[in-house]
Amino acid sequence: MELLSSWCYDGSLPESYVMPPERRPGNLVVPLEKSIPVIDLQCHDPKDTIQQILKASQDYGFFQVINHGVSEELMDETRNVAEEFHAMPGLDKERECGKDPNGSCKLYTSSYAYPREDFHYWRDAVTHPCRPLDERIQYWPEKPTRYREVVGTYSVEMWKLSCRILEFICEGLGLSVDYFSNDLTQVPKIMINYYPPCPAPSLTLGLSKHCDPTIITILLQGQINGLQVFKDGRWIGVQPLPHAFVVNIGYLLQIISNGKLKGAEHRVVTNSRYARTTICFFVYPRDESLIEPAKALVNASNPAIYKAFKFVDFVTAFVLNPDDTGEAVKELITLNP
Ligand SMILES: O=C(O)CCC(=O)C(=O)O
Ligand SMILES: [Fe+2]
Repeated sequence: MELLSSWCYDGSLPESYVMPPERRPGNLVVPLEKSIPVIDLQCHDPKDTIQQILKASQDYGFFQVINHGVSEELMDETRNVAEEFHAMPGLDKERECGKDPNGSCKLYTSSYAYPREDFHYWRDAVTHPCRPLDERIQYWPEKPTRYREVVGTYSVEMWKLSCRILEFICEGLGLSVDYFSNDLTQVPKIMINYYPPCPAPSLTLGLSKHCDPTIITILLQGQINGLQVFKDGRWIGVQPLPHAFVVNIGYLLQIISNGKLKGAEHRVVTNSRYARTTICFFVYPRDESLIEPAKALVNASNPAIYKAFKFVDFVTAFVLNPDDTGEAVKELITLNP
């Protein structure tokens, strides 16, 4: 399977990228004005910050953070290195992603399920774990030359930011602040997405409607529109704000919060003029972690609405059918009546 970036500039949209009419993005111009909440993390009243995060996580499952403490210089450098990576020749990218015999660094096009897909998505991606950094970094790309240094520093900052946001969420939900300081968050991964300019944006997608199979996701989306959130039956664009991060609640946190927080559905649309490079920090549990509604949130008047399961079984079910309507996932998490 050839990377999209190796042929996409020839100006055609192959049939295999054309979505059936009911799944096409259709109207690409979605409202940005009623967009998702922007939360200032430097605000001096932590109670207020917690309330804003909780409300956004309930209403949208999405929010943006500003004044988050990560330097703008590091954010810019990381985006530059990410763009340089995807601009390398395909063979170089394959070589740079093939350093771990166990395949922990993955390079793919469309989704990880390319051979099984009915149609393909307009993106390439590279992903790798990033903790503990000193064990993982030896398998990361060494080209572009500053990749390891910059992405390594970035992943440490993302780890700190994710812990901080999860502490706010714990306080808001009424969980102990260290609820996530364990196996639930120990396997974070970086993913660098590349969506080249697309000859026919109304016929295809960069990523289909999905809910991340994570605890939370922190996204650096840059200046180009493309990310949309599904709320109350319609799509809302996530407005690019300079040096903000987009945070979204993952499917697993929806379950742990017993449905109080929303693992929001989202998708990516393409555009015909600009390439879009985005960097995700996915907070994942260890395979053997048990995912279940937090005991502190469940009682006689608020019974658990999800079953307990191992994360690895969730991944297996998710891979079978990644749309959040996936029957295999529903069967795994739904309590028997
Ligand atoms: O690139 C984006 O804007 C979002 C990417 C995303 O949703 C994902 O990789 O799960
Ligand atoms: Fe996502």
